Amino acid sequence: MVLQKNRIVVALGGNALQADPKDTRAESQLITAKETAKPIVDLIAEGHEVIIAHGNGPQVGQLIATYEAAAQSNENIPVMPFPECGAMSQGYIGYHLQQAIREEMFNRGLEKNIATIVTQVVVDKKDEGFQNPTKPVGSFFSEEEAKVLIKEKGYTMKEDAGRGWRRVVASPEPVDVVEAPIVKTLVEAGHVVITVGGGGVPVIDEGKGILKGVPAVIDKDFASEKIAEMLEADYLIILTAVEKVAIHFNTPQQQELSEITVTEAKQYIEEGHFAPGSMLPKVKAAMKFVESKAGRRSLITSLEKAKEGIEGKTGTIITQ
Ligand SMILES: Nc1ncnc2c1ncn2[C@@H]1O[C@H](COP(=O)(O)OP(=O)(O)O)[C@@H](O)[C@H]1O
Ligand SMILES: NC(=O)OP(=O)(O)O
Repeated sequence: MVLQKNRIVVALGGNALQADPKDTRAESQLITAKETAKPIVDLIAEGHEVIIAHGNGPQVGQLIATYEAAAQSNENIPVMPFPECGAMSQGYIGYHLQQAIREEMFNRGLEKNIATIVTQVVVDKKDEGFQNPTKPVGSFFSEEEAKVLIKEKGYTMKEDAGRGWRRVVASPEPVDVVEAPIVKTLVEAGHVVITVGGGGVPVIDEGKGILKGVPAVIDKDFASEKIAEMLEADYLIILTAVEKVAIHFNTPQQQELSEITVTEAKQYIEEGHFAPGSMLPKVKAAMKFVESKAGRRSLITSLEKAKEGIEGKTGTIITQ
């Protein structure tokens, strides 16, 4: 299948920014971003309008941990609040993606501008996500290390899809993307835009123009879906570490899925095939986008297979 020129929202997962979760150095992130730029620029080179979203779980967790450690060692250093750390992570990651994609476009003779929009996403202050923290952030720990952090820092920690223990924070659903009109203007003017980084900085709309940042991390797959709807995108592509979504994941019965309908996806969700906090939000976001308007398509695949995925050769396509 060859795509027409489409408006595509690409949601980048953690592996697009950190090849090795244990290597959190900025210079390593920039090297990884340069690899990530290649499949993205493939899409741009084919004439698609590309809007890039990305996660920030490890980065925002590391920022918070760094400020907490600094504050513990020096009482004059205040702990940076969560929304501010979210905004910092957007700038930090956006800066790397801008550099990497700009360089890759230059190498291919593409004359386009790229910019990151610090993006605020409105959430409902009554969202039940605030009562039940689910979003993994920061580094992975052993169970023993996690028990120490729970006791000493009061963190809520959970096991994350067989990969280790992580801190979890509230993850409310996105209601509105404040800067969406600006993103749309830039996209329609032919620019490449990075937006809703880390799911957007979560804010409560208090009226009279006042937006109040709240301590939470919006799932970037849901925020990507929301901006994809608001931009009237044709395609939502969620790029992660696996080539295809699977049922009976990580068991001898594992079966990879190439194409699923929304009805089938709902059935698999009911049967508990997709891990909350990792694959479940991706499948739910993909379904929501497909259901939002006839003709819209979602694809979940790996970063490495992105090009083959949009050519219909691999990945998991979600259809109505
Ligand atoms: N049913 C499933 N099929 C495929 N992968 C799954 C499934 N359930 C959980 N996973 C895990 O979810 C991971 C993707 O989630 P995550 O790492 O949180 O995403 P992101 O790429 O956005 O950082 C996969 O790499 C895989 O380890
Ligand atoms: N905000 C967010 O969803 O980040 P990750 O994708 O890194 O978990």
